[in-house]
Amino acid sequence: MDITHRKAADTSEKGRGHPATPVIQTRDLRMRYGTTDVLHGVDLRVHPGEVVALLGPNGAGKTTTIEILEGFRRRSAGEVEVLGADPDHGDDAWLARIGIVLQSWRDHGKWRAGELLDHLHRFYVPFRKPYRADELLRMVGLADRADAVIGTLSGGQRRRLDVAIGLVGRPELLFLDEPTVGFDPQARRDFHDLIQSLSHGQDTAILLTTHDLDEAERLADRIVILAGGRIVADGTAEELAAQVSSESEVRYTLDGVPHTKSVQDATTYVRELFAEHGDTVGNLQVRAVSLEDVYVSLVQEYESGRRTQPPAKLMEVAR
Ligand SMILES: Nc1ncnc2c1ncn2[C@@H]1O[C@H](COP(=O)(O)OP(=O)(O)OP(=O)(O)O)[C@@H](O)[C@H]1O
Repeated sequence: MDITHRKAADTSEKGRGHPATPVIQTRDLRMRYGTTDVLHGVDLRVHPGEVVALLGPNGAGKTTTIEILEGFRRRSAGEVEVLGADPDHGDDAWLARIGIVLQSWRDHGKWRAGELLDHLHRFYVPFRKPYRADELLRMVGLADRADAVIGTLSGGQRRRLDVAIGLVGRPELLFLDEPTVGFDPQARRDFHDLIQSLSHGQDTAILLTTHDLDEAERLADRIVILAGGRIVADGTAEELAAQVSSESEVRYTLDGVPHTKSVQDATTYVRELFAEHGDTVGNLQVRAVSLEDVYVSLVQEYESGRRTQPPAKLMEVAR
């Protein structure tokens, strides 16, 4: 995974300096279960059309954060605004503007896939122009499964149906909690295309959690890393990489003998390498620091106590 292969630069207007009102805004969000604090003051902003990936180790507080934003869970303290309202007091009209794809499957096992989507369609009609069941099933690659009893769908097909359920009301804001768990590679690719069309074509803001760093890198305009209930990094993948290392790794052979070199400027190094050694250079590979390298490094910094919050520059943006 090479962070030089990123989303197109047209996403740069989203997020930073975005003039529009954020669709999600939290300030000093805190959560305590019993006597255990799991969120320690989370400041998060998401803007219209922005895709933000919330990453972090197991138990970091990602699902808790998302559930608070969805209005499923009451926070212990702090300010939260989602689509202009406090999620604790969101009404049906507010809820209809939000799409939710939960981590756990909600059991409608005896329903048929198309029937369930038709049923949900009716909830949205007073508020929005929802997708029809057939449109949704086509979007998630289940066009031929409309009459299938949900209990008979495979795990990956159920997950696709979960995604369809989240999209029924053409949401302005979509929450995706580990959306592609169980997807086969083609389904994953189709899903990524779908998310990109929602974000670019319809200005849907998306907050997703995932443990798939390749997915985060491919889809997200901005990456937020949560560790131990705190945001420890917030920025584009390039910005996060720059905090960890500005070096690339160049691998090659000279007369068949392997060499590896870490360099600041790979282009200049490679140019000079060929000028000096010409055709004897073989098997050239240039690898920038990967998001996985960045993630592991930032989380390790946090766990060793060297990092407790994102750099000041990024904190300013969140205010
Ligand atoms: N209902 C609950 N009651 C008590 N503790 C909870 C509850 N839900 C979550 N927790 C605890 O809160 C912490 C954060 O959990 P959360 O599910 O938000 O993490 P996560 O980042 O989504 O993890 P994962 O990557 O494993 O899904 C964990 O320590 C978890 O055990």
